[in-house]
Amino acid sequence: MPRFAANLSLMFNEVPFLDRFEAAARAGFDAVEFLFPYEHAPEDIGARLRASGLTQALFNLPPGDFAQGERGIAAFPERFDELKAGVDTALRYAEATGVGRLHLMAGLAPWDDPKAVESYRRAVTWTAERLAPAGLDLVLEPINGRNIPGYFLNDFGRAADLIRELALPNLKLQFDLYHCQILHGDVTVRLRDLMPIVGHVQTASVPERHEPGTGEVADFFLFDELDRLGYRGFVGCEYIPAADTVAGLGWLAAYKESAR
Ligand SMILES: O=C(O)C(=O)CO
Repeated sequence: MPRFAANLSLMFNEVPFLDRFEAAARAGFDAVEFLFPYEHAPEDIGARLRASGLTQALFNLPPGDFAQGERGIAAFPERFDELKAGVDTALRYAEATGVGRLHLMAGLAPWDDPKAVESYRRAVTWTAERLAPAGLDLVLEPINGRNIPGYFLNDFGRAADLIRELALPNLKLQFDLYHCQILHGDVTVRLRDLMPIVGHVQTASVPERHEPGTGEVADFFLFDELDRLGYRGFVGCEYIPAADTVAGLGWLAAYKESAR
């Protein structure tokens, strides 16, 4: 059975961020992920993880001004120095949390703008090489244009081509089953094809982005498929609970029961 990580940016919003670690552990998770830790000190995050006995599965590198609508800066050549400083910041949080992988958001830019393409390649290469000595993977995630209109990396094939072409040992794909279904469909075959380069997986129901098992996709089949494909990483639960987080965890109990 895959190892599920609660996404603390979307789940357990009933309590303040730092209290979500304990809430996730109490609900039966042994791993967590979140979008960004940067509003809190690294040592505070590390302390909450240790106190709750949780593993940090993933978080994102600094994305620019998220509150103002930015969704990454890797595609902007003029932001390269800021990106490099952000990587150093993230490394401090990586050390405090023991996380094994970081996600680099691309930004809002046309995918066929040669300047954005060049900037993105340079940022990805530089970041992966900077993370490697710390034993960290860098993951890239294609995101659908309904959730983030105008997002640069909005195609699984393009992401896979870039990862295969750069051939950096710690550069991998973040395969969000939800984004894949919305962008392309044919999720199982794509998983089979891309599994050699997958570094992290995320899940949510389609189309509402709620609890797995409540939408158009057979999510439990995909979880079983991850096992069949030998995936040993985490599956981040990046979904918006339909109501109360804990009350909505029936899907996890049901899946655990079916996987016995
Ligand atoms: O928006 C998403 O799906 C993300 O995972 C951003 O990191």
